[in-house]
Parts: sequence; C-alpha cells; structure tokens
Amino acid sequence: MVSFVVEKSQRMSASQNLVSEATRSIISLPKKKLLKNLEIINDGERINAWVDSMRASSPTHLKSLPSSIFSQQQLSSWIMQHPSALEMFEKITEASGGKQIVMFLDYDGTLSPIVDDPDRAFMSSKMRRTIKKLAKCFPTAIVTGRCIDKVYNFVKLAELYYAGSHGMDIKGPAKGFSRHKRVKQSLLYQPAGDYLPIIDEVYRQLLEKTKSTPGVKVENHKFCTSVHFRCVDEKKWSELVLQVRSVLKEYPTLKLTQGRKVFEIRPMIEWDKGKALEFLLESLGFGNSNNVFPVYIGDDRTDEDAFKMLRDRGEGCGILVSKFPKDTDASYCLQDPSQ
Ligand SMILES: O=P(O)(O)OC[C@H]1O[C@H](O[C@H]2O[C@H](CO)[C@@H](O)[C@H](O)[C@H]2O)[C@H](O)[C@@H](O)[C@@H]1O
Repeated sequence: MVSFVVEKSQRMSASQNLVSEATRSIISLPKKKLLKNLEIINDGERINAWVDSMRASSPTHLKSLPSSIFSQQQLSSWIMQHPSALEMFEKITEASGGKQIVMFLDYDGTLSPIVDDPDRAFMSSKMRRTIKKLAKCFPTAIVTGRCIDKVYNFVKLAELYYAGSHGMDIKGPAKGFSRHKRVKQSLLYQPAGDYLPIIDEVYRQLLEKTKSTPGVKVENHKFCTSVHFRCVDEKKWSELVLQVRSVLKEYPTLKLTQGRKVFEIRPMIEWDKGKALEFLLESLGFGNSNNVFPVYIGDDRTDEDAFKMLRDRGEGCGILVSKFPKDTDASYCLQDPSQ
C-alpha cells in the first residue's frame, strides 16, 4: 500500500498549525496582484507595481509578506473552505470510491522544499520511495515548470509520466513494442515545438542582459525560460525588471508570468498545466469518463490552471501546498512537502 496513511496526531494538527501560522501573519495573495505581462509596464509606477508583485510571489519569509490583511472571520472561512487534506483524508478516499485515481504532482515546493539554489532542489529518498509506491497503484505524473531532463535528474523514476516546461513537453513511460517499429512506444506531445529556437535565443539574451545583477539565475527549460530573483538584493529588483523587459519587448509571441521569486517566460499559446492534465487524462483513456478521480497537488500560481481545470470538470480534487491562505481553486491544503 502507498504510505497515504498518516498518523492521527499529524492529521489533527494540520489545520491548527495553519491557523497559528496564519494568525502570526495573516495574508491574502489575490491572483490579480500578480502582474501578467510586461507590456503593461510603461513608467516608474508600473515598475513599482512589479516590485510589489515580486515581493508577494513567495511568502516564505514573514517579513516580506504583502500588507493586505484577512480579518479573523475571513481567515476562518478560508480554512473552512480549504481544510487540511490530511484531516479530510477519509472524505477524499470515500469520494474516489470505485473510480480510477490518477495522481498529478508539481515538483518544486511540492515534492521538494523551496531552496535558494534551483540546482539543489533535491527530493528526499523517502519522497522518492513514496512516489514509487504511489505509481504502482495509480498512473502518476510530474507536472512542472522545469524541463523534463532537469526534473528527471531529481526524480529518477522511469515509470512516471512527465509534463515539463509548464506542460508543454509531455512524455509517458515506454510501453510494449510497436508491431512495426523495433522501438518501445511511449507518449510524446510538444505543443510549443516551433518555439525551441526562440526560447534558446531569449535565454542567451537574458543571460547576457542580467549578468551585471548579482544573484540572478537564468534557466533554460527548453520550451520556457526562468529568471530567478530569490537571491537578488531587493534594491536591484526594479533594475532587473527593466533588463527582462528590454529583452522581451522584441518577442511579442512570448508572455511573462511569475512563480515563487521567479519570472517565467513562455510561448503565448493556449497551453498550461491544466491543459496538460486534460491531455494526460485523455491519453489514459479518461477523456469523457466520469469514472476517474484526478488528484493534483501543487504550490504555485501555474498550478492554479490545473486546480481550475479540475473544478470546471467537477472531478477529483486539487490540493494546495501552502503555509499561508492564498486565493486558490484548490479544495484542500497541505502545509509543506513532508505533509
Ligand atoms: O512548476 P514547478 O515544478 O513548481 O516549477 C516552478 C519553478 O520551480 C523552480 O523554482 C522554484 O524552486 C527553486 C528551488 O527550490 C527556488 O529556488 C525558486 O525560487 C522557485 O521559484 C525552477 O527552478 C523554476 O525554473 C521553475 O519555473
């Protein structure tokens, strides 16, 4: 059996911990606060708005939390609306009764704790063992902003489905031999294939343009690229916004979104983690089935597309990993990867 079963004491304390964390520093992170496109920056005021949005993008440091405050009543109602998935474990398993569970797991902040250096976001061996067991019971997919090669280096489990580059690079495990080819058949879908050279070009330009900013890290994730500012001095953030903007203004077919202390530059196509989830369900034969129970666990803005997809389909459940109340389409919450 999968180690889904948790200690009762751990289950009972989950919501209580969230209350005390949240009461120490009660915050709300409205989706609208996270600006979506650099085009809207046209003056100093707009850049300040970006810097505010950057500050709000990963509330792991209490001192950098945004100022909007939940009343005690709003907080209680948030917790009622997003109870701990551990406390609601029986209810969730009951709801899945008789249906095929399919697991979708984000990587950073969900399977591995957030760390300063993205190259060192290792997953624990215990987590790997758990996912291995999980994949024996249910189809299991990793859905991440990272490219597949990078996330595979951390996860190292060939039996999983992988949706890298925010779902724009989908690969399934090799299954049986095809009758006509002497290679193993596996799922492969890359809806942003045409963007490969542009992303590579933008990645190089971002590297060059931001090299004067200490602490910045630019990553190439094949169909998207990331500019990390977690280790950049806050005083340099507006300079960084200008640098990123000066590169992106030449690429109208790319869009910029924000993750946790990171800018994510992606093709402007109608594809996201929600679409990837839908595609994988379809590939698994559950396109129009109501006999499936997808579970998506994630911590970041891009995971909201998947939570929303589940909500719209009226199937399964979304679980947000967060110590703090956030504006979310998930139904339940967990506080950190260990939970
Ligand atoms: O979809 P995800 O798997 O959550 O990927 C989103 C970003 O994750 C990584 O960055 C985040 O984790 C880093 C390591 O803990 C942390 O240093 C960073 O601040 C976080 O944003 C990844 O490096 C990014 O490229 C992804 O966009």
